[in-house]
Amino acid sequence: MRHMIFGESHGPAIGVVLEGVPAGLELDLEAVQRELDRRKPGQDPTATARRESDTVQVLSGVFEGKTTGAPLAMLIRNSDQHSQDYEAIRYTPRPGHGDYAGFIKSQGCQDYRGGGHFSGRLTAPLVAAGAVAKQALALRGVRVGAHISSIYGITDASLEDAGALEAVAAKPFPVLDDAKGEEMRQAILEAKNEQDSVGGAIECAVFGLPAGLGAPDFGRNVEGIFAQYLFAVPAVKGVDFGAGVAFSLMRGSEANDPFEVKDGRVVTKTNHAGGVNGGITNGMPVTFEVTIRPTPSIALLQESVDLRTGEETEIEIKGRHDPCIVPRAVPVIEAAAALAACEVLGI
Ligand SMILES: Cc1cc2nc3c(=O)[nH]c(=O)nc-3n(C[C@H](O)[C@H](O)[C@H](O)COP(=O)(O)O)c2cc1C
Ligand SMILES: C=C(O[C@@H]1CC(C(=O)O)=C[C@@H](OP(=O)(O)O)[C@H]1O)C(=O)O
Repeated sequence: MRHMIFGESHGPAIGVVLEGVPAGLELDLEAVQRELDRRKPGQDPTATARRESDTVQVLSGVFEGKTTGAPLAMLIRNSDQHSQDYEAIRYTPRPGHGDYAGFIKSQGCQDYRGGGHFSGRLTAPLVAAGAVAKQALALRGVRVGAHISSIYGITDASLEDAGALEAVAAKPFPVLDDAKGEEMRQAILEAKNEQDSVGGAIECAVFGLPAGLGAPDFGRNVEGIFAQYLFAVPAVKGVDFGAGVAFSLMRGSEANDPFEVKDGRVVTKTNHAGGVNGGITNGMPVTFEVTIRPTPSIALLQESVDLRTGEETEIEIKGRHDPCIVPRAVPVIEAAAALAACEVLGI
């Protein structure tokens, strides 16, 4: 299943075209909308105040409730753009955002309003695509779930089983431990109050992938496939599998996952490898943690350069920004993981 996301944050609409969706899938459009509702802006003081309904419309690829196998196109209209907020910074790129790199790549022709095609808004169609992927995966017994694992050093409880993630998906603030979630919310509001932002991390797991998928080689390596989808999510700056960076503090005797037989199946007692050995799935859940940077657009005065004159200058960013991207990125990471899992399975 391949996908192509189109649109700009302040254009008329954004959307996605999915190619290679298996024919005959009974598409649950309400489930697609529920995923979009988990991500949509304007729902909490810890998120951007921009209000969008993020109502999805299927334009093609579905007939009489079932996928046809033809390209499946989904559209989401934009309605609450404040483009004026971006006039003053048109030629003075925001530190940390895609403005300068985008200006150079597009030779100054990019849609600068609201970050254009670089905006986190473009993760709405990604979530829609991921929701279709999740439905295709469910038919193969594969499930994807995620939670906020940390925000600005405050950590959630660790993930023990697949069931816990279903409850998390229904929460407005997707953590396992709600008391920790409240501490995280306070840290976000404190940063916002100080005209600043914070980052954090998301832990994600894919349950039900059979052992033996993938290859050690470039292009077919399971970790590589997942990483490619995950790094395409704006603000993702790190991806690590299983114990990840904690491996650097372990000995082999702690890091290795001992084998055992459970219900006639070879499994491992621990899952430090994150379900992948040698680039191939080993039948344990594929687990990884994604690091999300603090939101680039902060209200504090920042240093920039006027690209018309080449002179150094200072900018003050107006507008409505997420003081922390992590909570709204949870369904986005699940969507990217679902699309990656489809590729691993050859869907
Ligand atoms: C769900 C989501 C919401 C985001 N909201 C904002 C925002 O309000 N303001 C902002 O400056 N960046 C926001 N971002 C991050 C920028 O889009 C991102 O940092 C920018 O495109 C540069 O990409 P990079 O961080 O991957 O280098 C958001 C990202 C996501 C995934
Ligand atoms: C609109 C969304 O998030 C936007 C992501 C974003 C950015 O720079 O990434 C900047 C802000 O855009 P604007 O200035 O137009 O309000 C956020 O509100 C969304 O996620 O749907």
